[in-house]
Amino acid sequence: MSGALLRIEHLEVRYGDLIGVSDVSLEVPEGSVVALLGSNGGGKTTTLNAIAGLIPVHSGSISFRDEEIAGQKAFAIVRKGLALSPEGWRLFVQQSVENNLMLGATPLHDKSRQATLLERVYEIFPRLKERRNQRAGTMSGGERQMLAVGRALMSDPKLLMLDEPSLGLAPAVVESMYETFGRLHREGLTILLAEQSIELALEVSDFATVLQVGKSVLSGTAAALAEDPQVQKAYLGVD
Ligand SMILES: Nc1ncnc2c1ncn2[C@@H]1O[C@H](COP(=O)(O)OP(=O)(O)OP(=O)(O)O)[C@@H](O)[C@H]1O
Repeated sequence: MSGALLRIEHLEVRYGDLIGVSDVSLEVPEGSVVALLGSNGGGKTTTLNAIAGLIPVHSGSISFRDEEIAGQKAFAIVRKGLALSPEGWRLFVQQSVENNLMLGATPLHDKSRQATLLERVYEIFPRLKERRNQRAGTMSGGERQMLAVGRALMSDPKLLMLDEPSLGLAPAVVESMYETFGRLHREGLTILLAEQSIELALEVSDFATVLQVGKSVLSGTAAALAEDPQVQKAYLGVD
């Protein structure tokens, strides 16, 4: 197939005897923004963590740039160009902002690029530059979200996965965060975005996949899904 940077087929992930996701398929075309939608517990985080190699894949296929990556280590997956900004940020709260960013660059083959990447992250998020020596644990929610995204960008990804980047943030902060995602996309980054805020996600995405209890149940263009009566009724509060 063509054009898909990332393709997931019939992904199943288990937590011991419990099913995390049972049958997720989706595609992320190169250069697109794809939204992964669904309510709490639908399987968005499980799917992103499995793609990133943070939890094992029970069955199914995850291919990135036409290479099977299911079962590979997280470090190796980042090296291939796939980075995750996780839900809850997972920062090293006792470490400085800059140390957290530099940790994101650990998988880079070419260490001489670290300084350029750091300057780019500081240009995208000037607030992080101002607070470069501050401990991450003293930052606000919005700043921690910037830091999580900045850390992911330090590995110079081709595809950036964002897990619930609006969660717990004030509307103005969310708006500015999404403006930044728009800029990153215009500059060539492909984005897979897990969001509970479906209206927001559909606004910025080209395509979307809806998960329900661990299964992908609907996929299509964001415009078509926004008009889909099932989506409108279940998620957008339209009768
Ligand atoms: N560590 C875990 N151990 C056992 N079950 C888990 C674990 N993490 C997630 N699950 C289960 O896997 C399913 C999918 O959860 P997941 O967190 O991926 O959904 P989600 O769509 O990301 O929801 P949320 O928005 O709450 O993060 C749920 O049934 C959840 O209870």
